[in-house]
Amino acid sequence: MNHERSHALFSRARELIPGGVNSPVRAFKSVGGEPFFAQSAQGAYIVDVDGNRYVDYVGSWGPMIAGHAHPQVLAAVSETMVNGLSFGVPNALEVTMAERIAQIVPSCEMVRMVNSGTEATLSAIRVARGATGRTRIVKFEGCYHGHGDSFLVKAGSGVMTLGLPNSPGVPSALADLTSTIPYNDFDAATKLFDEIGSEIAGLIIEPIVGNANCILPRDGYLKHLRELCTKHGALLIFDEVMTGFRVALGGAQALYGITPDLSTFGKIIGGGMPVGAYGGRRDLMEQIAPSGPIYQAGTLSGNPVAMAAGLATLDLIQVPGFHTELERRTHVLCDGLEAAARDAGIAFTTTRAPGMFGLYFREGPVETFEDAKASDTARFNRFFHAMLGRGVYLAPSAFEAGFVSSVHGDAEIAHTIDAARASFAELG
Ligand SMILES: Cc1ncc(COP(=O)(O)O)c(C=O)c1O
Ligand SMILES: N[C@H](C=O)CCC(=O)O
Repeated sequence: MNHERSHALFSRARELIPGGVNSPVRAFKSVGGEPFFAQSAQGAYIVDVDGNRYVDYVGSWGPMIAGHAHPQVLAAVSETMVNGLSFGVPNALEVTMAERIAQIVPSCEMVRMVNSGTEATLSAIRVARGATGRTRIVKFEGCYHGHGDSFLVKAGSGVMTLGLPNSPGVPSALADLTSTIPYNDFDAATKLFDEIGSEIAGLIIEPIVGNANCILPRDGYLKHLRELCTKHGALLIFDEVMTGFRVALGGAQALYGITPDLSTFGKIIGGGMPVGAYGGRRDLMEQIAPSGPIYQAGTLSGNPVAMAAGLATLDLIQVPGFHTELERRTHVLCDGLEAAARDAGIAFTTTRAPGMFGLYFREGPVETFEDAKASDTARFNRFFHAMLGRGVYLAPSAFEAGFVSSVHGDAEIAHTIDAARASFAELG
């Protein structure tokens, strides 16, 4: 494959943009080599500036659940943008969005729109602290909640990929207020709450971890956390920026039947436009300014074009059977990859939730962050490039989940499995 134009752009980018990218995981640092620069994307495919076409399992890191450049989403954006790009006063679409989120996710009795997942999680823990009068936050090793100071403690995603689990620039006085425990460890959670439960404002979790590859909760684990939070008066915050509207229409909380106090969203509800949201119990959300004293604001929040793209995407995924079909496709893909690896004698396993998956170069099961870290990442990196060379774009890190969309059809999945068969054979 020729990557001349991407290479030239990357050289220019590195002169002025740190690392040549505007978000670290895009830099291909852990897999090696250089990123390709996008020219366009349509359906399940992304095309680079050199004309190479890839089946895309990154999907802009989650928003493109109905495929790239879906005509209905583009039409909604076009119709909306001609009326103006931003108003700085309320608009009807943000009300419709709040109504839609509240209808789909019943735990969200009220909703506030923001501009990114990071803003949503930052705001949610501010509410947790403000409402409880407590300062401590609990998070899980390998979970990523955006780049807010309180979250860059033993975090996943690019932080983990680049080996920077605790970022310089985060004051220790603040980082010390974040306690981390291992995901899926019942006893560690109980012990921590027994020790400092009365100081904990909120526990934030990716209910399915998508930023340490893809790790599913053990039976009863989320219920256990719900009970601990209730017992100790701490708020349970589900970070559904990735899982929301994906693993089920109502997100992981619907899939597992757990009611969090607060939830955070992003990605899908912007349909590819910058967006975030947080919502939850009315008595908590009423404490946000101007209803209450907890301050949070945003010049572009509730942006009409982003709302239009998000609502059009929600229209597409609210079709009955959408998530069942997404789940079926995810299984076909993962079963096919596992079979190809088995035939090649490669130690390999997958984890899956509807519309998302993890790939591991090790035997299963994978249930903890330690299990995920035990994957042979050097092998993953070689596999990544072998697949890219065959026109399949996987997440450029062994610690990121992959995403399946509704337009990853039989042809794309068959091509991916064929590519994997050839790539596994090359790994030896
Ligand atoms: C679970 C989760 N929370 C929060 C974030 C932060 O979202 P954003 O990148 O939009 O700030 C992300 C992704 O980056 C995420 O996957
Ligand atoms: N894992 C991150 C979000 O889900 C990847 C997006 C980014 O940080 O650029």
